[in-house]
Amino acid sequence: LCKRDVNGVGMLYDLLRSRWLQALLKIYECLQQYLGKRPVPVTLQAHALNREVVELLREAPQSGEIKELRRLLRAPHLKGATIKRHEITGDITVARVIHGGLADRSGLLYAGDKLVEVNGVPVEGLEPEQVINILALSQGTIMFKLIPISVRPVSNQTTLYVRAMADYWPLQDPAIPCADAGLPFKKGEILQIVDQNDAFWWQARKVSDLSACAGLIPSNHLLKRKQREFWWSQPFQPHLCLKSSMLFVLCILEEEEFGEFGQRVFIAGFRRSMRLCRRKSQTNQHSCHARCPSSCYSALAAPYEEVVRYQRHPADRNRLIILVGPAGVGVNELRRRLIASNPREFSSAIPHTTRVQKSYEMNGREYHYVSKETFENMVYSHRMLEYGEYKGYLYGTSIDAVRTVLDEGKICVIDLEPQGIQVARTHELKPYIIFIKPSSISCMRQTRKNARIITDYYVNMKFKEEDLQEMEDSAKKMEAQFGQFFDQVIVNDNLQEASAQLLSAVHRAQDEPQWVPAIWICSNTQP
Ligand SMILES: Nc1ncnc2c1ncn2[C@@H]1O[C@H](COP(=O)(O)OP(=O)(O)OP(=O)(O)O)[C@@H](O)[C@H]1O
Repeated sequence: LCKRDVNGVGMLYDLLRSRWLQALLKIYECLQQYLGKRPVPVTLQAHALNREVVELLREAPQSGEIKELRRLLRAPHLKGATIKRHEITGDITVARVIHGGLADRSGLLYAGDKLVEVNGVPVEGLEPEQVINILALSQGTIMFKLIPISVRPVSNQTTLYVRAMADYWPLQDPAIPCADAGLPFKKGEILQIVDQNDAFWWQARKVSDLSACAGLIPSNHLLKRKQREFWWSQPFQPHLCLKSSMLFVLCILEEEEFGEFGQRVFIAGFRRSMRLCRRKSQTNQHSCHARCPSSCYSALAAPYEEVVRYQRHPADRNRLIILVGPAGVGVNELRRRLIASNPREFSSAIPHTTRVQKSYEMNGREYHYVSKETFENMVYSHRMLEYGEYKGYLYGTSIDAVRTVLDEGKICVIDLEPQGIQVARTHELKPYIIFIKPSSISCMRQTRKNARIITDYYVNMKFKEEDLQEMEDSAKKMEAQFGQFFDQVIVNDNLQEASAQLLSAVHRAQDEPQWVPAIWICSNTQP
């Protein structure tokens, strides 16, 4: 091995002699001994090992992660449990044991146990912070004298999965019992709730990291209260409905015809007036407010949404695919390409309108032409996913039109203003929502050189700098307000790549298990 001239041997020799590898092997050996032993033996050996690792990390390059690891290893606080002081008796008791944490794995500590001494120091009459200080100053082995709770609560908790409908940052929450034990999460993330014993603080893990120990999250009731307080403390905004002054119009055809293997295939649902109408509704905050009072503050209604894993049965109808994105990002371009790639598999829903049918049009091809009265009846009976007015006529996408496509065994792909998502999220349609996100402005400057906008007034207009900026701002607002509903986010940078990602996301939605609201599966009642 010592022959440095042999290729690679020198490197191997240095590697095997390195202190970090030796420490790693030592840790591995210890962990092997602990495996299967319950309670986990917290021995002097473990403390010695801890000290060695701290020493070793001192020599390592000081990255943020290393510093954090050293801080954790050096602080001998009551890991994996929180304590509280009884208001009347003044007793210091274990408030909760964190699932999967050190205290839980030791099997020695239970919620309700009374703390009498820490390292020989009586804790009677002390505040919890003072007890934590004693712990922080302790070196080596920490000895607790406890009076165990007389009746240990039998846990009959069932694990619950929820989708977070709001963001939560424990370090910014002064009310959390122990910020270090908090679990930060972002809206849309799926959480596994493992303990709901406390009315205010639940314990949860992220499904993306189930091996981690649980953290504290505010209970449903508490988070709702926090959101309400936060909302009232904000300056008035006519709700964050998205405002856009851009009017993008399809720059190619009024009716879409695509050649597939030499065939001419008509594709409905891309008409200029329909799209202008939708854009117009974006600029009109009041019409949106009137249409979606509940969805705008939906997060206030339910901070967590119970979810279950759902896999569509091949015999079931396909899930509705909804694309959302800021005006001009390429939602229609991507949708059109997807449908054109296989019109027998994918289809759009034919919109309804109150405008007069033109001589070359066919009822049920470009639009369903209906009277104003019929249209309004559809709106009142909640049969419209979204609708709006353009040049005095009503345009909209109905649930019936979507149902027709799904009944044909096809995958229905529609684009929707995000305010319409709540209406579409039903047990029947089980929509899979894909957010089309713009790439950075500098990238779009390159990729959108040949892209064209047609506004109400100008045809074939190039993207201006402010259009790109507005697209980015609008996307941020959409994510901030509706991000919790997005099943998938696709950045539309390179058109071919984004198209390929869309195709595979659409197939995943139909063929692979996904998290969906429990109410879609567990109940026969709508939604
Ligand atoms: N990744 C891309 N690279 C280059 N050009 C693109 C890309 N995506 C879309 N475009 C072009 O950008 C323009 C606007 O796209 P599109 O009409 O699909 O926008 P949209 O999001 O549907 O807007 P609206 O909802 O207002 O109709 C079109 O000319 C389209 O071909």
